[in-house]
Amino acid sequence: MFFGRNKNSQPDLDTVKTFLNQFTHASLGEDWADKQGMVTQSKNGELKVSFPFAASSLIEALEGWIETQKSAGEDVPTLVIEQKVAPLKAGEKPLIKGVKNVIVVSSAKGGVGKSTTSVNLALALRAQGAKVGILDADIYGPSLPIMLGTKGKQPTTLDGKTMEPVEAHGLFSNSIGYLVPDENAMVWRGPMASKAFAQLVNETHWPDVDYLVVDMPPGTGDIQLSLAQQFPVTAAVVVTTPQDLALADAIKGVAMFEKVAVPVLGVVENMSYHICSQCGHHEPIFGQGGAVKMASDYGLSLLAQVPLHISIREDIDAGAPTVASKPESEHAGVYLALAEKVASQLFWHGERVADQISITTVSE
Ligand SMILES: Nc1ncnc2c1ncn2[C@@H]1O[C@H](COP(=O)(O)OP(=O)(O)OP(=O)(O)O)[C@@H](O)[C@H]1O
Repeated sequence: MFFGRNKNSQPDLDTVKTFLNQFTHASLGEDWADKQGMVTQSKNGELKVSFPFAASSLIEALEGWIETQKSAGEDVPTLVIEQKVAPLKAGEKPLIKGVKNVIVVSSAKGGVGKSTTSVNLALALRAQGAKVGILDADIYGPSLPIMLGTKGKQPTTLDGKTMEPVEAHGLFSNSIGYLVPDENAMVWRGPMASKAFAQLVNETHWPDVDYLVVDMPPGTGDIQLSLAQQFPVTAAVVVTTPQDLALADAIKGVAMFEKVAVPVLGVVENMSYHICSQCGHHEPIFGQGGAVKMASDYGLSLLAQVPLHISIREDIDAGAPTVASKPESEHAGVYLALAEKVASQLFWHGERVADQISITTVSE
């Protein structure tokens, strides 16, 4: 491609965009470079590609492609490539102070691996270059302190009003589990649970995180509905397992979010197949194809099929989740790909708001 140079020896922006549009990637739509703000040129001629979502893998792929083009003799101009996560609209609700986007992770029933998925998704978003918070909204059975290896820690306060999140593996976390002993959390009634949750959201000093991943309590009842309504959710991810019954339940989970006008990004099928820790063989012990069919029947995106693997359980039970402790493993790769999909689809399905952090108070 001929990069025309103007009188300042700078290439023409439209030509650069046309060139970049030849690069295709699952995280990008067609003619992506033409989208507002993606490729810009400053007054001094500097060309910048700015991805508005967590995009480390994408940036690596783009840089590789540019190198290939150069080796093939293209006179590619110098490009600065960066990511700057954009805050997106969450219905009509103002954003939570210090949080750009809220992703809730939910499941229609307990024990399907919702918390395991939340933690590894949060870590994978971080690995994709984002600043990430995680909130344990599972007020009846908070598991985050064990999963992050932070049991016994407590949030501190700097201003006497807000809690500083507990940092672990590069994530900023808060959980009712840090604040009350397990036995007390179990007996909370609906309004108390809602109030505790509102406090966790409002009174945590989130340090301008790009994404706040919220691990919801399992189920599709009033509590879950009221939590989903209480705060500005950008989108939801529904976790299920491959058995027919679980899939039928997952539909209920999707319907719940529809009731409160929260967009559902898609479904994660957890324990999709078994990876043998001895030989690496993949075995679909709960059957195959159910989640794919469900997703296509209901027009949902199947975001990931996470294997059942002994080290996913061992790692998280030991407070060192797989994405943090074995980032090179095959199963960590599944979470990294999930994060890539979640971040890009969130952006492409969303609507940007001005890059300012406003204050909201979650109703009790
Ligand atoms: N893909 C997986 N491979 C192996 N073990 C898993 C996997 N996903 C979850 N587990 C294990 O299954 C158990 C239940 O997972 P988890 O606590 O994440 O479920 P949950 O849906 O959040 O449960 P709850 O309803 O209690 O909130 C945990 O011991 C976890 O380590």
